[in-house]
Amino acid sequence: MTGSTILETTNLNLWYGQKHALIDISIRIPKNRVTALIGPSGCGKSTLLRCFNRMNDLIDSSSVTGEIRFNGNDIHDPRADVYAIREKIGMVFQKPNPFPKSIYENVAYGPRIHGMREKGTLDRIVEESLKGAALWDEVKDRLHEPALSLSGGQQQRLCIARCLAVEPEAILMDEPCSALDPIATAKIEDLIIQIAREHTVVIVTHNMQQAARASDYTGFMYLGRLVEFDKTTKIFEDPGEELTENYITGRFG
Ligand SMILES: Nc1ncnc2c1ncn2[C@@H]1O[C@H](COP(=O)(O)OP(=O)(O)OP(=O)(O)O)[C@@H](O)[C@H]1O
Repeated sequence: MTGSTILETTNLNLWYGQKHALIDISIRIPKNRVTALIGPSGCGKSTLLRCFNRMNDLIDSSSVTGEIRFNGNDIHDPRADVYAIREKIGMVFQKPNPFPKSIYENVAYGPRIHGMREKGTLDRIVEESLKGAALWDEVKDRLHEPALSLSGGQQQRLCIARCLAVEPEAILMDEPCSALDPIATAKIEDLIIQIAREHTVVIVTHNMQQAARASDYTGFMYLGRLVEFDKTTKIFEDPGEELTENYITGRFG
């Protein structure tokens, strides 16, 4: 694989209580590319995604063995700052979840909690982040209106702008289009490709056309294992494993 690796797991295992949800996963996520995680329901896609910024820490029953490195550093090192990790590795969820605040305040929230008070700088960050999320033109005249007055697709782009405002290196997206119509979905897919010029994107999707259209690399998971990981074109045109081929040709799933 060419290019550098930003996130890497080695023999990663995760349990929810007795349930062995991730089994010996070793994967290298390339920097500034889009990686899609696909596979049937319950195979562990979201669990793997949440491992990358330690969101599974929030689930009491979960325990992990193996290693996860971000830019070469072990994210489970006792000296690692989990809040800094989640800032550098942002997350966008299935259902848009803007705060019940104005459009402006949603984007300014992150920089503000880092002590940014200067209005001119905040205004600039808000504008750049909304432009980065392809939302600026639609909201520039209504920045102080409630975020919840936006459409679902706009709310999802606002959540992406909120991530961008704290200058992440990577953004994890867990089925970000599943609640959206096809037009809003197409906008988010275009945006994902655009964002990946300067950020790493890892996206969980049930939609194989979406993985094929928007990602550079694809990992196929099955029953907690990573069956195959390769360039998206390879996975879809010439998969190395029969299981992958059966899944992408719709023989099960
Ligand atoms: N908080 C939890 N507690 C216990 N088990 C869980 C928890 N979250 C997920 N699991 C189990 O872990 C396994 C993997 O779940 P995960 O949500 O990662 O799969 P997925 O591939 O993302 O599924 P889907 O495509 O349906 O969202 C499943 O068997 C699921 O039931």
